[in-house]
Amino acid sequence: MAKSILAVNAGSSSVKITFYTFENPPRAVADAQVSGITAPPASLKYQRGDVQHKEELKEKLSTPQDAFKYILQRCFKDPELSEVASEEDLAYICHRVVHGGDYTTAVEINDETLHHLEELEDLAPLHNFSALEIIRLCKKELPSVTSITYFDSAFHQSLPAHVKTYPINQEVARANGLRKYGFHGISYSFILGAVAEYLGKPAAQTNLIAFHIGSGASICAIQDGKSIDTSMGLTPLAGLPGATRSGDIDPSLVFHYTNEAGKLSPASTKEMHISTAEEILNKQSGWKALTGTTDFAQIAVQNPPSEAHRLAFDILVDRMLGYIGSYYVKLNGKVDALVFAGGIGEKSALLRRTLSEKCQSLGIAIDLEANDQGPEESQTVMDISRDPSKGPRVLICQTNEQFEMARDCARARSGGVDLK
Ligand SMILES: Nc1ncnc2c1ncn2[C@@H]1O[C@H](COP(=O)(O)OP(=O)(O)O)[C@@H](O)[C@H]1O
Ligand SMILES: CC(=O)OP(=O)(O)O
Ligand SMILES: [Mg+2]
Repeated sequence: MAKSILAVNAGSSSVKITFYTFENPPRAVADAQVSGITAPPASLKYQRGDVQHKEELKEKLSTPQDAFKYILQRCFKDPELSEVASEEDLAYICHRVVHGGDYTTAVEINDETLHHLEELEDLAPLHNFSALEIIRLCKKELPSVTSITYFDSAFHQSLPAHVKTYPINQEVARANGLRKYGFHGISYSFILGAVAEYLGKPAAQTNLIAFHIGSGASICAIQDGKSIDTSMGLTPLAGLPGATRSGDIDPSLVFHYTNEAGKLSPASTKEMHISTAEEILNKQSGWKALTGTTDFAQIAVQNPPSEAHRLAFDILVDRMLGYIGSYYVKLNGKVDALVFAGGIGEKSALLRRTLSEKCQSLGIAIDLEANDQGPEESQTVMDISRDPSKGPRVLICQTNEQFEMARDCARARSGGVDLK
């Protein structure tokens, strides 16, 4: 039987896995997602062909590693999914790893690359730990399958020096790798390809302001197909607020918040060390701190249940507007489209409408009915602009990080061609 590619996307609140045929381009065979890991009970969405199934999970899945183990077993045991029943059916596993340090391309996991990634874990313990746990698990439980890691940061290697450099002592910066890396790059790469195709333009001539707004939220300015600025920084904490992240704050704030800021957080484990400051700003802030929920669907409503919900919404809108203004100017007003992606960007009509109304001065206007309707399940790009001749288009792109990885894997691996 032909072998498959398994693509794994461990996000901060969800784990999404998709099995693909190993052909170029790959075709999705089955897709399983556990979401709401940070807002139990977690829920499962499972799709095989035309069959879709959703359920609330009774199992306690509080980490991405547990969620991965659970969904992999469910897929292997599904008698209807005969294509993937065990390790023997897999050719490659593609893993999304958020922080890739100086890696500019995908890498195959071996002892040396795994060791290097483990060293990077110190720079991004909150974001790389789970992905590396999943990689270690695959190495142990599925030893014959080659694992390949794809990095969120790789897309942003084009950031100019004046954007990626922090104005601090440069010797210290170089010695510790302290610079802007930027994240959500696998998603931005998918968005760029899909939108360029939709617009009928070469990606290398496409200019976008793209939003990936999910539990973690970021914005990217893309000029001639390259990232020229993005809102996340050394870690995914910088920039926009998220489900449990503060986003940008005055860096001094944390020392006024607690005098334990530099101490090891009680959430640290033997394998993962994080400071109290990192724990507070990454895990105890954002919507959760303001409203008590990490579910933006409860916040982005016309009549919010409390003033705190309204404030959380207004804060996100305000911070996004700041970046839109800045990136519009950086792109010299030459913007093909504003693109909404990520769980919130794709699903919240209210967020899209509010931002579009506030960007009228840029010639932006949307079709309210199309915006409310949103894209069909199978529609990758949906145009919700009212009159594209007056300003940038407004698009919704259902991003697909698993497909982006599997496509690259299939392209690079079919016909004996090595990884690019
Ligand atoms: N209808 C909706 N309106 C607004 N937000 C939504 C809606 N449905 C889901 N979301 C939000 O999408 C977010 C998850 O986005 P996603 O990109 O899948 O997250 P992750 O960061 O885990 O990859 C959650 O905060 C969820 O509340
Ligand atoms: C980089 C990042 O924040 O990822 P996610 O949104 O999947 O948590
Ligand atoms: Mg995500």
